[in-house]
Amino acid sequence: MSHTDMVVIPNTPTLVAEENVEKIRAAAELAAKEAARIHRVSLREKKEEKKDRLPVQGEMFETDKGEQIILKQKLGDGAMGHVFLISKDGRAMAVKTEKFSTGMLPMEIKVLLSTMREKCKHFCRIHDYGTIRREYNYMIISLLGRDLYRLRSEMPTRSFSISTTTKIALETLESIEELHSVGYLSRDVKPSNFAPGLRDFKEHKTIFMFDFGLAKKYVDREHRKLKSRGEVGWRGTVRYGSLNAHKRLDLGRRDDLECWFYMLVEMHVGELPWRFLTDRTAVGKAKIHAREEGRPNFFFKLPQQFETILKMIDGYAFETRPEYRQMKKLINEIRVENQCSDRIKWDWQTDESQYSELTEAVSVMSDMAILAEQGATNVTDRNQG
Ligand SMILES: Nc1ncnc2c1ncn2[C@@H]1O[C@H](COP(=O)(O)OP(=O)(O)OP(=O)(O)O)[C@@H](O)[C@H]1O
Repeated sequence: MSHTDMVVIPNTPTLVAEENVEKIRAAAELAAKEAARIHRVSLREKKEEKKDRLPVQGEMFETDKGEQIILKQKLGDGAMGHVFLISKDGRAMAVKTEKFSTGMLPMEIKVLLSTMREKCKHFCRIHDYGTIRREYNYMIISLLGRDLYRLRSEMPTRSFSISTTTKIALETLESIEELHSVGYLSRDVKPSNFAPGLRDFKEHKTIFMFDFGLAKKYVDREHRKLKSRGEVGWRGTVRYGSLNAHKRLDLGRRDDLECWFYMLVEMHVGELPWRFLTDRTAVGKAKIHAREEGRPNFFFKLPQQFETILKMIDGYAFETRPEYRQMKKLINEIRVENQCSDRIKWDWQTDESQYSELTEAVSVMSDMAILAEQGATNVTDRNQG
């Protein structure tokens, strides 16, 4: 067939082939675009990962409201972030920071917003919170004094008098009751998570609870108690953890009180029998021993009401509402028996007239020393909540 004879029919094999080439080219272009997009996303993610960081002392950041905050002195180093001293609206405050990816602060913020809504007495006011350029999260809270672990460690005897111990017992029990009343468990009750307020703000007679990184709601939206989830993994700090925590069981209100109890024994006696143990299983065994053969020794320096309190706590089931009021009564009984004055004077308090605790807010005891002594907060499986 001559050239002139050729009939051009649409969709001849030649044309179909050309169409295919077009399709293939378009698909290749699309694939290349997609690969470039994925590459850009992963580059951005890598960049963001790099940006994920903790702020440092001296740094300044701007809040969403356009307020400039300078991170002055570092007040503490937690397992998850740093706490700095700042000045806001002419008042000294604390700002807790964590890396953007850590994600523990949102829970702390929720807890503090709840306690503030219910006008709870033993919790910091939350003044602001936010995220800086996906690098770190922050929350601005009221400034407290040195925590109870530091204060006890700085006592010559490394212990508190019966008057200070029982007053702390009443204040901290009230704070735990308040936390439970807004529907949360702490799951990390320990001396380094409590601190007195500052005299400069007329809050020095109140003990505040802080650090809600491990907090968990124990009621649902309708305020119905959640059922135990059985074995869920270790939560808390080894030294103060409850027997149930050692069994890796789901924790309830009773467990916060068991931690509180160990904390009080340590404060008054100056030490716990398992102070030198770090192995979690060995510490668990020592806690059982203190209730059995070791009982006389464990309670030797303590008023008999302590035995009653531990018996009450040990008798509670997961859902039991602890008898806060009955425990307060027992502690007040100790105060009467020991003629403790109603006028609070903490063991750490020096001459009131010339003492400003603001300048004392930073401890001489390093955070590393505290972590080494009592063990850091330990979560084995954060995903399980
Ligand atoms: N409001 C505050 N005022 C003064 N100091 C504070 C305040 N909040 C925290 N700190 C200090 O910062 C330290 C670390 O704070 P926090 O315990 O909240 O952090 P964390 O990372 O959760 O620590 P942890 O290792 O105990 O889990 C505290 O031990 C305390 O010394």
